[in-house]
Amino acid sequence: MDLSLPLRRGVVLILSSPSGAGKTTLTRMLLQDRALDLTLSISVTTRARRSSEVDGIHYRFINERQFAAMRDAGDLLEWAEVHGNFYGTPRGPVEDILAQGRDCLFDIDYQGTRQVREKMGADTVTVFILPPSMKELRARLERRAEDAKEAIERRLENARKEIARWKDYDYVIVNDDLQRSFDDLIAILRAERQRRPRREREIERFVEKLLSE
Ligand SMILES: Nc1ncnc2c1ncn2[C@@H]1O[C@H](COP(=O)(O)OP(=O)(O)OP(=O)(O)O)[C@@H](O)[C@H]1O
Ligand SMILES: Nc1nc2c(ncn2[C@@H]2O[C@H](COP(=O)(O)O)[C@@H](O)[C@H]2O)c(=O)[nH]1
Repeated sequence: MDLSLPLRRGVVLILSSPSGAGKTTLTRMLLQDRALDLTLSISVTTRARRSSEVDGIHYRFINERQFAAMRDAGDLLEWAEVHGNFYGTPRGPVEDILAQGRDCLFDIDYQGTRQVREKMGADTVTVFILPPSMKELRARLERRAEDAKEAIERRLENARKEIARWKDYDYVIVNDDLQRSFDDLIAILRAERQRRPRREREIERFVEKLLSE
C-alpha cells in the first residue's frame, strides 16, 4: 500500500441555485463550522466586487484579460458566463485540497457543475438549492440590496432557466427554514463521507489488521 496517498478520497461538494436562493449563506454556515473541516474553492470572477465582499476571501476579482489568460493556460478546472460576467474555478488549490484527502466546497452554477462532474466523476456530490417561492426569491434579492435593480431583474429572468436544471443534481433542498436546510446539508456531507468507495484504503488497512488478529 502506498503510504503517501490519503486514506480517504476527498468529497467535491457543489452547491448551486438560482441567485438569491441562499447558497452563499449556507456556504458561509458550513465554513464557520470548523469541525466540518471544509475548504472553499475561491472562484475568480470578472464581476464587480459587492460592498460586503473581500478580494481573496469571497472571490478573486480579476479583469477579462486576466480571466482569458487563466482560461487559455488551462488554469481553470471549469468556467462559465453567468448573468453577463465570467466565473471560473482555479485548478491548483482544488487539486491540493483533494490530494490531502480533504473535502472541497464549491458555489458554482449548473454549467460549471457539469464540467466538474465530467472531470472529477464519482468524487462529486451535487446539491441544488431551491427557493420556497418566486415571490420569496425576489424578496431575498431585494432585501440583500447588493445588486442594482437591473441586475436583480436579470437574475430573476435567469432563475427559471436555472431552476429547470434541478434534475442534474444528486440532492435538492428547498431553502425555506435556513437551519433545517443547514442540517440537511450536514446530513448529506456526513453520509457521503462514509461511502465505502471513499474509504476503501482506510477500511482495507483496518480489515488487514483485523484479520491478522
Ligand atoms: N432560508 C432563508 N430564509 C430567509 N432568508 C434567507 C434564507 N436563506 C438566505 N436568505 C437571505 O437571502 C439573501 C440571498 O441569500 P444568498 O446571498 O445566500 O443567495 P445566493 O443563492 O448565494 O445568491 P447569489 O447566487 O446571487 O450569490 C440573503 O440576504 C440571505 O440572508
Ligand atoms: N461556473 C461557475 N459559476 C460560478 C463560479 N463562482 C460563482 N458562480 C456562480 O455564479 C452565479 C452568480 O454568483 P454571484 O456571486 O455573482 O451572485 C452563482 O450561480 C454562482 O454559483 C465559478 O467559479 N464557476
